[in-house]
Amino acid sequence: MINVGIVGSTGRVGTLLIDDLKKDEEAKLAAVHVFDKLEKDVPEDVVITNDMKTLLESVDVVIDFSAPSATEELLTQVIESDIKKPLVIATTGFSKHQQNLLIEASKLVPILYSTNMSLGVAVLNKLVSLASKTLKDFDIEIVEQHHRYKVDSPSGTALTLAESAAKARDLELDKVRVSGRDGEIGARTKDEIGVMSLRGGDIVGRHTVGLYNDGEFIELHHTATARNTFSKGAIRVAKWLVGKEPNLYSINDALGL
Ligand SMILES: NC(=O)C1=CN([C@@H]2O[C@H](COP(=O)(O)OP(=O)(O)OC[C@H]3O[C@@H](n4cnc5c(N)ncnc54)[C@H](OP(=O)(O)O)[C@@H]3O)[C@@H](O)[C@H]2O)C=CC1
Ligand SMILES: O=C(O)C1=N[C@H](C(=O)O)C[C@H](O)C1
Repeated sequence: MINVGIVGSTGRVGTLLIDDLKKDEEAKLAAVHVFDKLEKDVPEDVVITNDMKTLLESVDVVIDFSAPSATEELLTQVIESDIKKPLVIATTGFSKHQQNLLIEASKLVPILYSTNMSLGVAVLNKLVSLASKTLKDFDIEIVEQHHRYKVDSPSGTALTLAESAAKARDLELDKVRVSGRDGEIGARTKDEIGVMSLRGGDIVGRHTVGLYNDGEFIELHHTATARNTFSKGAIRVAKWLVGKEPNLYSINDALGL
């Protein structure tokens, strides 16, 4: 049995992770990090703590769906203490500093970082690379739609998809990304990659990558219809990660894509 710890255990995905782990035959909930208070029932032997070090000590692997500041605390603990455990990081919206911490920590422990834990988006990323490379004259525009409570924009997934598109065309995303258009901004430039966000209602997550040319266009859509797609995906990759060497792994590594 793999003992799993959760960071973000009171959140929308964290609570689903608790439910999914109750039913899993190979992994079980061993510890939860709580920022404030855990309302949900967990088995009696589960460690409930607000201390990242205690969390790490109690588990074989940590799954993190929280907030950038919480992930930063987790990564700092891994870097500074002698407790080295594998981490599955799913939180989005990191600063450059937080991205660097992730890289530093992955030299010490195995880390799988993915902005989207669904199999469908992993395949979508592959399709986007292929289409961006092959259809080199097509304009690329990405639209992401999420529920009204999402705090970061654009979504981590949209940024990952945009990275795949930019990389396939040997472009630097930071130089070509446009995430808003308003007023007399002039005609679209050839290389720009639009990444736009819509927020509303209870949309779990929808990403559309469009490639547009004169006379034809392609739109690739992925829609997550249930949030436990992400919690189940994270448990699947956590099982894969245990026992791996320190490195920064992608979801493609775990899924063999
Ligand atoms: N990679 C993927 O597949 C997916 C990634 N995500 C990402 O996961 C993250 C969480 O999403 P979601 O569950 O919807 O968000 P929620 O806002 O519902 O949950 C956030 C969780 O993080 C906790 N938290 C916030 N700040 C801190 C802190 N400083 N220290 C400790 N804990 C903290 C919250 O605790 P409290 O309740 O006490 O505030 C809560 O448990 C987001 O970044 C989201 O983009 C989401 C879905 C899929
Ligand atoms: O906050 C969410 O809900 C989601 N966040 C992730 C992201 O930012 O890409 C993944 C998913 O789309 C849901």
